[in-house]
Amino acid sequence: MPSQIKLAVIPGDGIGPEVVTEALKVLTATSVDVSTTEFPFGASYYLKTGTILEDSDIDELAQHDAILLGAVGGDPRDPRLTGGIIERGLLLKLRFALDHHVNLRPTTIFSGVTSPLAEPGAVDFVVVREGTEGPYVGNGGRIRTGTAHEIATEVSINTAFGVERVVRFAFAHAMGRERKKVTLVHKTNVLTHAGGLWQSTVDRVATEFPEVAVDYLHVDAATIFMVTQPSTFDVIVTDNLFGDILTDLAAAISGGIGLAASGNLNPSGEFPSMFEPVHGSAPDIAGKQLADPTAAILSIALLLSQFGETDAAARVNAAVEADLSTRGATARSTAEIGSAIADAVAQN
Ligand SMILES: NC(=O)C1=CN([C@@H]2O[C@H](COP(=O)(O)OP(=O)(O)OC[C@H]3O[C@@H](n4cnc5c(N)ncnc54)[C@H](O)[C@@H]3O)[C@@H](O)[C@H]2O)C=CC1
Ligand SMILES: CC(C)CC(=O)C(=O)O
Ligand SMILES: [Mg+2]
Repeated sequence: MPSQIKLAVIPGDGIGPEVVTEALKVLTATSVDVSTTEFPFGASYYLKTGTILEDSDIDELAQHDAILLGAVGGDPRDPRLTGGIIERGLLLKLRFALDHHVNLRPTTIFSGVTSPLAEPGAVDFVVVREGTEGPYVGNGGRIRTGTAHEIATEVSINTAFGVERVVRFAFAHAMGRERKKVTLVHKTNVLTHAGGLWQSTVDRVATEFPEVAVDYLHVDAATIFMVTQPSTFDVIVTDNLFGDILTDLAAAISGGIGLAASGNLNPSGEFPSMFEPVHGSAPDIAGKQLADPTAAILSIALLLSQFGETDAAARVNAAVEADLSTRGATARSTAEIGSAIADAVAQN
């Protein structure tokens, strides 16, 4: 573990800079030795400079111990930003280049949080989403464009290597949890090629982890059970696309997208991991101090745990939990929530 954590910070677009400001307040309040370097990447930087993310930028980011990212994605009506140019050219490029093959997304219903579920029970699960493959790799194309016979493909890439390493991570992660259960979520009844690889990999790796209970759900059914019986989940392992969708649902059932944190992990430590809220740049509320910074703050807790700063991480989680339990009907600004949590961290 480094004596000082060198953190690269990419506030990004929309509410990204607003929530990152609050996350950094909380990080400072922990007194953990961290140095930060801010990078301007995002839609506005691209519109100003014509640059999204150069290879030399990735090299510079890779010199850090970790990355904190707010969110990226500009004005959806701007024709210069169509085709997910920023999401693909910045966020996915970073996840792929820094080999963030585990996208860890915990889901807990904190006490005091209002969940839309009638019977939330003890909801505490984590989604281990594959982060470097699936249909997000950009393998596809469009032919016969502009004709009635246009064809568009978006190929889902699933390699034995990529699937096995994330499945192994999920089983190892389950071993550190009380219930020790892994649920593979896929669509093996229709996506038989990719699904077959995922299922056979889970079956094989499971033999090495006899203490871990194994389960399977088709992704459509998984959405039902995530709403009706969320307490049955412990560790969900799934591909990049299903994991993306399921974790927005997981956020919705556990108090809202403003509370959902994530880590894009490079478990070997060869490259820095990147921590970010699950949400996007939320252009509909950007610049109004309406964003909940809790997801970004909980991403700081994930970052701290990653660096063995378990006490500081616990203080952040406890301060968030205390803040959530006292949230009433009075609306607070992004900065007010951040300051309240930072003050509580500093006092503990
Ligand atoms: N990691 C990233 O940087 C991500 C970027 N995006 C990008 O963000 C842009 C907007 O995407 P959307 O699909 O609208 O998803 P979004 O997550 O930005 O917003 C969905 C809804 O949740 C609300 N919301 C999000 N974060 C919130 C917070 N912290 N507090 C309160 N409400 C919050 C928004 O106001 C909106 O109504 C797009 O350009 C998209 O590509 C989307 C997801 C992840
Ligand atoms: C914007 C996408 C590239 C990413 C996303 O929605 C996510 O990682 O949750
Ligand atoms: Mg998403």
